[in-house]
Amino acid sequence: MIHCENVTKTYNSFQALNGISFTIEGNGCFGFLGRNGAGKTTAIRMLVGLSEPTSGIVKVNGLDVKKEKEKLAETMGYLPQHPAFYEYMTGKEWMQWVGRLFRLNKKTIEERTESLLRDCGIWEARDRKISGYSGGMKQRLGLAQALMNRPKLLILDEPVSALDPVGRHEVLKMIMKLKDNMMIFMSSHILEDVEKIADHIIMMDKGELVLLSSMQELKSTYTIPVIRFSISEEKQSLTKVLAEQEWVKNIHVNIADYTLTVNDLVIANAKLPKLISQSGAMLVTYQVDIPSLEDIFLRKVR
Ligand SMILES: Nc1ncnc2c1ncn2[C@@H]1O[C@H](COP(=O)(O)OP(=O)(O)OP(=O)(O)O)[C@@H](O)[C@H]1O
Repeated sequence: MIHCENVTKTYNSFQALNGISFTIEGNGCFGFLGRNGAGKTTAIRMLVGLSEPTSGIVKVNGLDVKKEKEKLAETMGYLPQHPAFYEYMTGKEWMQWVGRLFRLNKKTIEERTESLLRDCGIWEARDRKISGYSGGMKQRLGLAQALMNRPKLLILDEPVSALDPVGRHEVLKMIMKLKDNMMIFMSSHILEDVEKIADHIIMMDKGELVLLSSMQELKSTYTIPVIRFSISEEKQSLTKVLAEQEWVKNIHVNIADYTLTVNDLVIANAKLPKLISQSGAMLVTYQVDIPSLEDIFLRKVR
């Protein structure tokens, strides 16, 4: 669906993308992450045909974004970071206008307008001018518009950052439903949300691709659980016993404070308290840390 080969983008003398290569396919949600200025919007603008690579190849759904720009829109939906509308139109008029741009027939336009505006929570406000919509409503209208042509690929640039918690929850729920039938390529700074809905992660830093991984792989590679506990007094016998356990990957002891990296949290939680009590030590604190997507992100871009 998306194929980038050695893609660079230079603005005057500044290199915003520095030779990016990746290929992704299949349905599901791809979380596109990176710090401010990492190059996400630059890459997204290229994928949707709004900008051209300085060098390299970008193909979307088999179409070269440089040579086959017009055809791109047929299979793709795009919600920009700051969607713009003809604000004198009502939400319904806007959707109908978008439908006509896609040359859909009148009946299809009517049906899709109603179902999309309902799904996006705009139906009640369909006859109000867009100029009177809140930021969140405009974002949801932008999402409805991006779905008008039933795309195979939906590109969302920061779709939830302008929304309040309720709006965010609703849009995320929609994305969850949609991702079974299309590829969703979504940039976001809200890593907690991405962690909930993404099946794959693509991470950029300083114009370069630093990670492309399925969420599952990412979790098994990076989210190694750590148990921190402290006991009332130092017990060398406990340290020795723990070092012999096959579920303990790594052990760090600072007098009576222990940090264990474990390869099976369930077994560790079942066995560790017993071993501590058998050693005669008294447990003072016990805490399990599982690195979040945010921890992994910070580790990767620092
Ligand atoms: N038209 C432009 N002219 C000059 N420099 C640009 C232009 N567009 C982007 N840049 C620069 O390219 C770099 C990448 O910008 P881009 O907007 O792609 O980052 P981003 O990852 O989307 O950031 P953010 O998360 O803040 O939206 C930044 O340093 C930016 O200043």
